[in-house]
Amino acid sequence: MTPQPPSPQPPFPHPKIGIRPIIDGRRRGVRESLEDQTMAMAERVAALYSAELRHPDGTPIECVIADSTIGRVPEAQAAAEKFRREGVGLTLSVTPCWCYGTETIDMDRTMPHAIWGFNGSERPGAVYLAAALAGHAQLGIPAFGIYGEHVQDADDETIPDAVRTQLLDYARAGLAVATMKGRSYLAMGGVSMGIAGSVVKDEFWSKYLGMRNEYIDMSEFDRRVREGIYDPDEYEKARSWIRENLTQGEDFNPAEDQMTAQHDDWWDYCTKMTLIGRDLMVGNPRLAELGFGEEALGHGALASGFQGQRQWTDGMPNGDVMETVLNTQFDWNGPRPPHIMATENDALNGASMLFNHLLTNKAQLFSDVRTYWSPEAVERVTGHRLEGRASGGIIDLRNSGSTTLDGTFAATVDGEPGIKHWWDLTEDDQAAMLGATTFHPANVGYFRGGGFSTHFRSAGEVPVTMCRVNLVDGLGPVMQIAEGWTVELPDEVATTIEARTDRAWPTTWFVPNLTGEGALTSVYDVMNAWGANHGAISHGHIGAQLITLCAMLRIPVNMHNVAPDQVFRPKAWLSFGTQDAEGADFRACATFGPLYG
Ligand SMILES: C[C@H](O)[C@@H](O)[C@@H](O)C(=O)CO
Ligand SMILES: [Mn+2]
Repeated sequence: MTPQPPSPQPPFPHPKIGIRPIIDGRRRGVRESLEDQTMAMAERVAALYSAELRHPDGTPIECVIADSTIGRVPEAQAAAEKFRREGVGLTLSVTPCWCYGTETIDMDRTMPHAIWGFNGSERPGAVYLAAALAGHAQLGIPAFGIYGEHVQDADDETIPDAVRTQLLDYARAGLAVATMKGRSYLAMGGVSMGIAGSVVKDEFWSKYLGMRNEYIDMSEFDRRVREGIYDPDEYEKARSWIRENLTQGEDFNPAEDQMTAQHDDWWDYCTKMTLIGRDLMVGNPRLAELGFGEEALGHGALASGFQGQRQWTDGMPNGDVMETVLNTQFDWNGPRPPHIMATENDALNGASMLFNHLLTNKAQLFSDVRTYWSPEAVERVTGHRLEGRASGGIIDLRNSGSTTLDGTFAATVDGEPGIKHWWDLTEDDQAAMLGATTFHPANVGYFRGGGFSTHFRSAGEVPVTMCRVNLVDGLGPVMQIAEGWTVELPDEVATTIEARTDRAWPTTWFVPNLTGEGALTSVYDVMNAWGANHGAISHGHIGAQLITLCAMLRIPVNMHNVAPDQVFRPKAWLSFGTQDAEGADFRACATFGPLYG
């Protein structure tokens, strides 16, 4: 077959942050006296963003500062045109002084906006902040307001800590919004076992996230295996790495059901599925050189889901090795960004994983919110009385076979178990994660076609955040969030509990932080209130950042355990009620509607 021209890889330029220095337009003294201070504010924030923030692939964030300070409408228009040319996906306006609100605010309805009004008294920046945000509210373009608590002198060039936090949290969430725009969710297969989240609702992805939905039939995997539509050289490298590094554990199936003779073929097939799954998501120029120009393009997917069950897994090796390796931050080529892939094509859990990933640039766990274990039940079944952080009960997070190896928390972050950014992973981190994991022949009762499932026990005492986007008819998407901690159980207790479900699957014992109110009154209440069978689990307590992102996307939050003073939403939300933040969130999201709706 004659080699085809290399397929053009879709251009996915990273979104940039536009910075708008706003100034009092009065010349003959006022404006001139403020030019340096105003532009210096913009430059300081640009330096902060470039130093602190990265895209998921590790490249630093790029800021675009308007060519001039913005004092009148034409200067605002010129800035908007420059930002359009430069690929700006969110903007931040900064000012130390009074300016003319509706003449200078950013009017773009399709991207996030924030304004930092310097708390100074010589040329009051805060009063512009209030005026401009009033304009945003009246126009239905909600914007975030950032205002330091203590008055600063005009020549004070520091960024107060609380202002710094809000500047960074706004930017992280805004970059997530901008990164999702135009990319796709790739459904590999259809609805898995009637799981509602597997019913891909394109209006959610399109109107709320600005993303498109792509679909392939699972038979595409088998076609590509049969026709050799993968890189044979990389396959050999991947096969060797997988054989050497992925430890096969005990076959828990009854002896008469064990298919030992097929294990070798399963490893080879699962390795090919992993290469193919990645190529389907993000493409692979090597395929064009091999004569597969169309397949080389991929589907521009920022996230995907693999149906697996049933049909495919009834006759073919399951997708657990593929899902595990792709969601992990390293493979045979070394450390790399994770490829977000949802089990059972649960697209809503995939979206939840994607939100977490874009806010943290880290791998995410996909878990079933499998079982609530009361202290009484654990004692009855195992004889062990839960204690310490687990004394109120635990939630067994256990996907039906796969999850990122980063979920072992075997990498140490500042000496503590956790998930590192992929660009910080060491050989030792990778070895520790691999060493903590065993791959077991899949439960043939569930997975008649075989394959392997991933087992490890997550390290305890790790701060984590579980979230989930749910869809409700007439309401739309709604987000629930539970920050908490992982715990460890004595080995025999853990084994007894695991054996009640499946010892081949990954174990993460989760204890949510309780507030004593509503769905966060008890651990049982969290389980009882969870909106679906899956959750997306991130390292760290990122609930506040998720709340900010959801407000940008107009997705209300029906449950969270973030301290009220950490909640950062657009100023206009306060106009929907200052005594009832949860209700105000719902009312604001309903009023403004989806960002791309
Ligand atoms: C093996 C079983 O079908 C599991 O996959 C099932 O319990 C689920 O994970 C449902 O989300
Ligand atoms: Mn599941």
